[in-house]
Amino acid sequence: MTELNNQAAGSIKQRNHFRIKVCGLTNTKQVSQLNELGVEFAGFNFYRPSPRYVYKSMPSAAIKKIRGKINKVGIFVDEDVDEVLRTVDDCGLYLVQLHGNESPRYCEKISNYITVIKAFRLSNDDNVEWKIKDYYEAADMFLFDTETPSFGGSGKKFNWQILKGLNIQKPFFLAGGISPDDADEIKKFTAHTAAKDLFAIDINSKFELMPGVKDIELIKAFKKRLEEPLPPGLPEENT
Ligand SMILES: O=C(O)c1ccccc1NCC(=O)[C@H](O)[C@H](O)COP(=O)(O)O
Repeated sequence: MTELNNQAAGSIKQRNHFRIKVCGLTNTKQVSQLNELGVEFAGFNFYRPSPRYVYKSMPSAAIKKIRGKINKVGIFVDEDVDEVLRTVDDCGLYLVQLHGNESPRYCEKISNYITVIKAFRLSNDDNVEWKIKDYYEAADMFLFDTETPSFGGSGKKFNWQILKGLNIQKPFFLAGGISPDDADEIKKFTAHTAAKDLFAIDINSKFELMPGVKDIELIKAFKKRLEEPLPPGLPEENT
């Protein structure tokens, strides 16, 4: 795995800090605002049908020029391998997130060059262990999102219950319809077995003014809320 900016070792639970990935950015100013806020990951979407398709408003040179501690993640859906690697070079990406139905072999090809986050889109009755079992060698990190026809960015949650008791043994991003109101649920999630591998929280459409345009103040407030202890009366959960 390539070296990431700003990443101390350890799970969220050990460090009592929630890394955040903001996905679907489409302008430079917002990326630098998030960098200033201490957000660790900026997601750029290279899937043409997405309403957050980054090349509509930012050319590769603008993405490449972005500086700061924020890690640039490219989101791809069943894209040609050479095209992914060309985009990585053109835009100076640090990680790629494979959000389609990419095979382990496909992920391996990309992970020879760059850190790979393999996204799994989950339905409420999915057997997660079965879905991920062939990807341990092929991907550096996992991301758990909600199954929808649009592949991602749906604003829909999956049932976190299917994850809570699992020993994932791979750093993962938690995604899918996470909203400003979810801060306490996320903190409660950290009491469960799976949380030892929870690496970062992925936020997107629930923090938007319109597709691709984020509400920075809302993100700021959410980040602050995540750092605060659970209010009294909200029991810590356990698996
Ligand atoms: O955001 C999109 O438009 C998108 C489209 C196709 C594939 C992936 C996409 N986004 C990937 C992400 O990492 C999103 O943050 C994730 O799907 C969660 O989005 P949301 O449910 O809106 O919080």
